Amino acid sequence: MTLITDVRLRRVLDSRGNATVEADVLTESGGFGRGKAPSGASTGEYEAIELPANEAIANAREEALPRLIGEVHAGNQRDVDAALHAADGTDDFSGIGANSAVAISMAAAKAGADVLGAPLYQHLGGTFRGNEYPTPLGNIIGGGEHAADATNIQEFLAAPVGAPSVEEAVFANAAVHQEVHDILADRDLPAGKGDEGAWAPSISDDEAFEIMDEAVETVADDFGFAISFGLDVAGAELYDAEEDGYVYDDGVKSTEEQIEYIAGKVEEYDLVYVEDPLDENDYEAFADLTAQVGDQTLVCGDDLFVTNVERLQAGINADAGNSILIKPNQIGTLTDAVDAIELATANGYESVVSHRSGETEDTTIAHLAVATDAPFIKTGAVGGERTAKLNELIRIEDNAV
Ligand SMILES: C=C(OP(=O)(O)O)C(=O)O
Ligand SMILES: [Mg+2]
Repeated sequence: MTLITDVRLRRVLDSRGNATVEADVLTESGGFGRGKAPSGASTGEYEAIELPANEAIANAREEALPRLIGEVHAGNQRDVDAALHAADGTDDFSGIGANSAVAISMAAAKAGADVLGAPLYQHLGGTFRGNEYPTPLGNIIGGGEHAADATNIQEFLAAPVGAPSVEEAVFANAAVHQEVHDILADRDLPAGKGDEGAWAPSISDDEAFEIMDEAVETVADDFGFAISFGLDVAGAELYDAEEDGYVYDDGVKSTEEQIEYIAGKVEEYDLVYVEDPLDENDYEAFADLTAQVGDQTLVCGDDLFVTNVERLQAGINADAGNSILIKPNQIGTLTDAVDAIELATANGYESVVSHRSGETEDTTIAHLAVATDAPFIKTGAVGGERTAKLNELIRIEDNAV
């Protein structure tokens, strides 16, 4: 019934106005699924390769479609993703493009769910998946590679850890976003938005810490539950090998100083989450920071692990971090992403399923987070391509998908 009978690929727009890959998968019994690839700006050195959309589409049509159509069942996700790897023939998806691969992988999963008449999260996670929902991390203030002339730290993220429901958590993050707008206005600080909808004022990182602290406290009082905050430092973007340090507007920090700086901020602001505090090649520094603050906060590897089981295993062996960011397009297929989550869970690492800075209205990551019982999902706070996922989470919680 789920035998794939057609795969159609096309170029569509992403949230930055760039071309991305959309895939439709059709099955023998009329099942249909559609997936769209997101795209990063602060990409990790070890990510799977995104090709220009036209090239990715042409290569996938030539190499992947003959291995899928009439050959593979959309309901067997591991078979779909193995066919994509075989069609690609490289270890980084540079043959057909990770963008074609992930779009097809997600479209096939949705086609499989469609045939079953089940929501995607249930197809991926099974009926015994548990009853937990992820806490959304909402990007509120940001800079780095996502906005010019703003903070050095890429993302200041609201974390409504005390929210009684996904719905309350989503609205709390939106309220923090609004509160920060009001604080910026009071301080006469004009601010546009960065790629993910976070405010991108021209302020120092220290001022952003203060504003976040004030905003989450105000909204926590209004909503009546705890709201903390966290960071995506995107350390690999700050690290300069020639300087042998982390380059901030107010000077360069050595690796030791960077560890001390982040550990100090974890203490000062009770940060619950710190992503990529250090360079993507520095397992040792990650391990040092984790030894210092890993019992009080999540130290998460994004560019460090790139959703890759080999890099995660190296991190586990080195005690580097205690959490992994999961971005399906960083590795190319849902199977690879789920393998990374399973390895993480088996070793006590928390998984944080994540969007990219360039996004679409695709909602697969909301279903993936619920299917795998991920404790957190990072998918912005406002903006159509972000609210697509947040609103889908609300619907999932409400049994309305
Ligand atoms: C979402 C992120 O940004 P990008 O998609 O640009 O890598 C991130 O770094 O976590
Ligand atoms: Mg990151």
